[in-house]
Amino acid sequence: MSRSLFDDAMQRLNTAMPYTDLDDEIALRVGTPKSCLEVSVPVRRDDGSLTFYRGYRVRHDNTRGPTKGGLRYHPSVTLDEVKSLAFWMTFKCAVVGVPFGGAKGGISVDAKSLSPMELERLSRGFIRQVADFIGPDVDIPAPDMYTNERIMGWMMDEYSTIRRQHVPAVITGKPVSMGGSVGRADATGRGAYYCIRELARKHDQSPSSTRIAIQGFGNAGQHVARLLHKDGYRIVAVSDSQGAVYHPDGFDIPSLIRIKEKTRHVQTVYCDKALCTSTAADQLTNEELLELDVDILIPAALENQITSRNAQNIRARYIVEVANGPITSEADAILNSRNIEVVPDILANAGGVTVSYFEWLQNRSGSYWELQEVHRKLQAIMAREFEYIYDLHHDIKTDMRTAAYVHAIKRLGETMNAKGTSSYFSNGNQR
Ligand SMILES: NC(=O)C1=CN([C@@H]2O[C@H](COP(=O)(O)OP(=O)(O)OC[C@H]3O[C@@H](n4cnc5c(N)ncnc54)[C@H](O)[C@@H]3O)[C@@H](O)[C@H]2O)C=CC1
Ligand SMILES: O=C(O)CCC(=O)C(=O)O
Repeated sequence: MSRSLFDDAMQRLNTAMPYTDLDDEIALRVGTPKSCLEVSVPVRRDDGSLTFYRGYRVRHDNTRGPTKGGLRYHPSVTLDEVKSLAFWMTFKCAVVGVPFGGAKGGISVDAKSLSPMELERLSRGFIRQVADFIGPDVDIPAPDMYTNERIMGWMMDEYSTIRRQHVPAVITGKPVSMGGSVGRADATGRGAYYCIRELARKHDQSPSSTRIAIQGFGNAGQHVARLLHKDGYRIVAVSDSQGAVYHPDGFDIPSLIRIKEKTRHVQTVYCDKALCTSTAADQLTNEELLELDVDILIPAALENQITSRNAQNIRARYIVEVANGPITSEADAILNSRNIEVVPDILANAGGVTVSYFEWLQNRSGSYWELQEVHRKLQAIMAREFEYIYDLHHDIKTDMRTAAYVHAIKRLGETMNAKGTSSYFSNGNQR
């Protein structure tokens, strides 16, 4: 029987534990989510019929603060997936040192099949079902795959209606006009971009000689592509759920983003010579994109894209995980043995939750920041944590993912020790 996504996520923590002096009980503590809510959301369709959608919210761990994490709308959303995403949030928040625990939510739905009115009814209906489970000091949702600032705005508005008061800090990633933070929209891609700049510096990799392939051209994928392209990196392949396009000279990313917005598919670029520096692009499958001969591969879509089936065929020198969980633990072992360096999701995509924290702070204080301040603070956090994890992985002679988990679990353990709630004391097995 194949291992669940959650078990696979736990494997990463179990690998990291021996590199700490923490009691093994800590791994047991975070081996089970604090609480899981499963709801059924009735939605009146535009044609008058009624459809029920299954939704979830999982609060994984609140040791370091209120739980935090996005909401995903996708047909493949399951409790196991949401539990895993919530687990990763706990470690991600600890990696960047923001005072939150981890949570995640989702609805099993093909968002593209709903009209805007149906989407609004679903989003408001979901909040009515989970209102007692969330709150600005308890659990704070945000956007993830196939959700966006408009949906976050509806949700904050619904929650405020239920509570009979204005509660902007209950949701982050809202429109700026509703208390959202400037700079949240591109924060995930920007955080990854700062990591890539650090990585390139470590390896003396110049932008113009660096070829990059990006799987997934949504919020996160588009922004990281835009920022890298602006610096002169060559984005030679991108994809969405319909397939990939490849051009050895690299794409003009602003034009590609316009095409994607207009036609909804990157493969429309196939015959459009104006978008490439010379000839038209090649069409590829998503699987082929992953195996391209590039310097940096950026998975920015779904989990489990690089597995024991294709890890042997990956030709990139570096992988920067903008998606959550795109590499399985079995594939990790293969990539490590082939010296392919992976910047792990809990570091690489932490820019989103970091700016969500900034948004929450602004909502709580009622004082709003300039864009430059958001960028400066995000850059400082991403560069600091990248540097720490990079040095740690050399010091303890392991991969960057394990080093990131060691860093995060130490921060969690420190808080547990400070609370004195149980036996989070050193057992002396420092390595
Ligand atoms: N939005 C955020 O702030 C954050 C997002 N992430 C992660 O980044 C990843 C992408 O999220 P977003 O960009 O926000 O979602 P999005 O909904 O804006 O975009 C998703 C993109 O992935 C593509 N896609 C879907 N299925 C695919 C497949 N099978 N193969 C290739 N492409 C496929 C879609 O066509 C779309 O271009 C997810 O793993 C998410 O959890 C992580 C941290 C924060
Ligand atoms: O912005 C947030 O609070 C969470 C973003 C998220 O869901 C993630 O980092 O995977």
